[in-house]
Amino acid sequence: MLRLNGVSLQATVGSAQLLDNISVQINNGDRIAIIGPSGAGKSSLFRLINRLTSPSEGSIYFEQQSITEIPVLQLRQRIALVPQESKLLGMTVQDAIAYPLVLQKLSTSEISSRVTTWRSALKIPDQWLERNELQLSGGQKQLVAIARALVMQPNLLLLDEPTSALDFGTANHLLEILEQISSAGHTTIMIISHQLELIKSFANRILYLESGKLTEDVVANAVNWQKLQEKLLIAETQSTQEWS
Ligand SMILES: Nc1ncnc2c1ncn2[C@@H]1O[C@H](COP(=O)(O)OP(=O)(O)OP(=O)(O)O)[C@@H](O)[C@H]1O
Repeated sequence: MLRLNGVSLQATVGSAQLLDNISVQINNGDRIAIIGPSGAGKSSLFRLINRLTSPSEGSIYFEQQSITEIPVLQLRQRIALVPQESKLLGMTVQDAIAYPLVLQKLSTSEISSRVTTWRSALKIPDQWLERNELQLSGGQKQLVAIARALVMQPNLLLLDEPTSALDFGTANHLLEILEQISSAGHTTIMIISHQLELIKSFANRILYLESGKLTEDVVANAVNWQKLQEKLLIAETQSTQEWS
């Protein structure tokens, strides 16, 4: 469904290579966890796939078509990105969740039905609906941003640390819902996460990024999670030292 051929990304400021010659194929129904230390290039990879930025080298194909040939709004309906820090653009929760469907000019009844379905799946309570983002916690905002992506029923869902601000119970519930969507065959899911304990029962495949390079692409069953956790800890300590 998604293919990256030798994709590199040059920094817009300075000369750093943020992503270096990445080639990978994502298959329909994959549940991919993208792991790697801070600054490895994980979010940059998502921005490339969603066309928020363009590769300095290489090409990206989505369902056999170069993503540059797909009108950008259409692409972002089929590939929905939930970034780490989502904004509700001054809207109430109710309006924010409905907004992508309003842009698609769907009927009022279809919009209302999809909003209700996903709101209830994610257990977003009625009391939040008239609030704006200043009246929500970080985790609540994260959940609303995920609902806003799910109502689009995208083919590919890119979630950048979706559980980082959620409590354990809510994070587990979210992963259950994502697993159901994935099992129903509707949506391929890629999740960036530092929380290996949470992600290990969800993912079927692990991509490990380090210094802009894809250094591992393994099926989840074959992963030694303890070793992976240790490797991540060492890499994170190193990257913190480089910054200090
Ligand atoms: N446009 C840009 N110009 C220059 N440097 C950039 C640009 N965008 C990101 N960077 C740098 O690129 C590197 C990769 O950033 P990115 O956000 O992709 O990392 P990440 O793996 O998602 O990190 P984290 O886990 O902390 O979110 C970082 O060092 C970041 O500071």
